[in-house]
Amino acid sequence: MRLTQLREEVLEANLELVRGGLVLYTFGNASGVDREQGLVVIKPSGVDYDKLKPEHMVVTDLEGNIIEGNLRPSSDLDTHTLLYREFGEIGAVVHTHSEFATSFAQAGLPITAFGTTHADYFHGPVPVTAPLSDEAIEGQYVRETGAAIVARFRGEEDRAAIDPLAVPACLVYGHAPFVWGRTPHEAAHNAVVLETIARMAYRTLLLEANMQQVSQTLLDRHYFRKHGAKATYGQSRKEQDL
Ligand SMILES: O=C(CO)[C@@H](O)[C@H](O)COP(=O)(O)O
Repeated sequence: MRLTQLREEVLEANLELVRGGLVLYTFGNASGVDREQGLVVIKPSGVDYDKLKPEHMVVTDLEGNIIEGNLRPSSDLDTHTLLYREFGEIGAVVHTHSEFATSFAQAGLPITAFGTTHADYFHGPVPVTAPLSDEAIEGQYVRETGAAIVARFRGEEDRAAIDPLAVPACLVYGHAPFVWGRTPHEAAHNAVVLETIARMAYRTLLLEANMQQVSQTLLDRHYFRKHGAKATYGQSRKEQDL
């Protein structure tokens, strides 16, 4: 696939997340991969969606080395590239903090297939990863997030393996969903559907909420990576000028 087309498709998938009401401000990101060239196209980090253009997309190799682009790639790049390396048949990855899917991720609950809307898209429950260890959070956190997803699908820790093509989504414990597809359009579409089936599942269940705050380590890791250790309240170091 030509890179120009992939840039446009990735931009369009990011905008679909906005249209679907899945992202707030600059939360979330979408990427696509050109398997022939071994190149990933991903949204830049912290840029308002209404300013995004195809030329703003960042191109990296499958290890996350920047090949083209002047802006920083999404802070979730290493999760995307790990999923491309490990799940050889997927063509696009989407990450959102959509409210209902994220509520399940925060509660540490998989989304049970309660009905046919779910079954139309996901051949079984949408799984949730194991919590990341403090060591993983303090280390290569973004890559470890991808590793936790892969471990869940490989059936490690005595859990059944899952085919990533049959269930194209995973909830990352205490964080949010990652969703994939063959194309950027399909991945964004799956993310919109995931949020719909999460909302339906929430309403089907009397959800037992996990009332505990995320670990201090995880709280710190997220807050400080966005704001910097000495940032003033309300200032984000992630905003980028175009
Ligand atoms: O997971 C998170 C934040 O917790 C991310 O979704 C970011 O909010 C998106 O960042 P960029 O893609 O703009 O770097």
